[in-house]
Amino acid sequence: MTNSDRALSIEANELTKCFGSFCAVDRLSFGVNRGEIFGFLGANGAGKTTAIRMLCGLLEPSSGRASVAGFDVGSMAEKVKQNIGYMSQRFSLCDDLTVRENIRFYGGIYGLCDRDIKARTGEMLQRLDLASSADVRLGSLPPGWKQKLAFSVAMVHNPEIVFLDEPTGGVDPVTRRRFWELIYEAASRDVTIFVTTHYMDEAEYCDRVSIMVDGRIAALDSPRHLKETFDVPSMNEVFLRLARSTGDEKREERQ
Ligand SMILES: Nc1ncnc2c1ncn2[C@@H]1O[C@H](COP(=O)(O)OP(=O)(O)OP(=O)(O)O)[C@@H](O)[C@H]1O
Repeated sequence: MTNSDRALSIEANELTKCFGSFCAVDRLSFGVNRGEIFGFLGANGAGKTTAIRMLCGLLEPSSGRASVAGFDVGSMAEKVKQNIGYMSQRFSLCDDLTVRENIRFYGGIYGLCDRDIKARTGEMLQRLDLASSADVRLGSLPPGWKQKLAFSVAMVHNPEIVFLDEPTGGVDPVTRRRFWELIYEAASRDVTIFVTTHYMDEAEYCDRVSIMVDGRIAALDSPRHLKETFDVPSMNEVFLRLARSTGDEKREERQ
């Protein structure tokens, strides 16, 4: 089997990160299929960022292992970084550069040669309908356009998988819905999408969703099955059930 024939983009096996005696991520085991839209949810402090940092090759696991795009995150972290895209609300594009300059800049960071950058720039401007704004300073464009571009730039090097860390924070629902059309379009080209969000309507759009509670995966399934299992009408209620049950357990432990 060649690397490109793999069915799974992410395989985590007992992946763990402890800071001193505190385990922020506690033996995570799960797989993400090629071309799947996988939602990674959890309350603040549940351990999502720590897990993502390990999966992106930025933080060494304390124990366990994970492979991303076919590369081990512990021993082949550089290969992992070359084969993933990453977009977050915090780490975004440069407002002072034009649209074209942003694509060129990030193409360079992702290691593309000039010829590939030029080809990808043309494709991207056309696909995003941004050709007439190519030489406009990014700062003067509406937030929805910037977000579209940030997502495409995260995939400028054609990665197998893209990590989206709360990509739609601070934008209105219509813009968010449009952004999800881009996500579906990328997934239809077999790009794997790993997305964290605090918006429960977005959790409904994912193929499968995992919910982290206190460093562990408390539930993982399609939104439909999760709602059936918990016998509730929305992902918001699934989320509240899990968060509430651990809160209750903690209160019982303290008593
Ligand atoms: N470098 C560190 N040293 C010690 N504790 C840490 C470190 N990084 C994270 N933690 C702790 O690990 C836990 C999980 O943090 P993490 O940032 O992964 O959560 P999160 O689910 O991403 O939360 P948020 O949604 O708020 O970003 C938290 O209790 C946090 O304080």
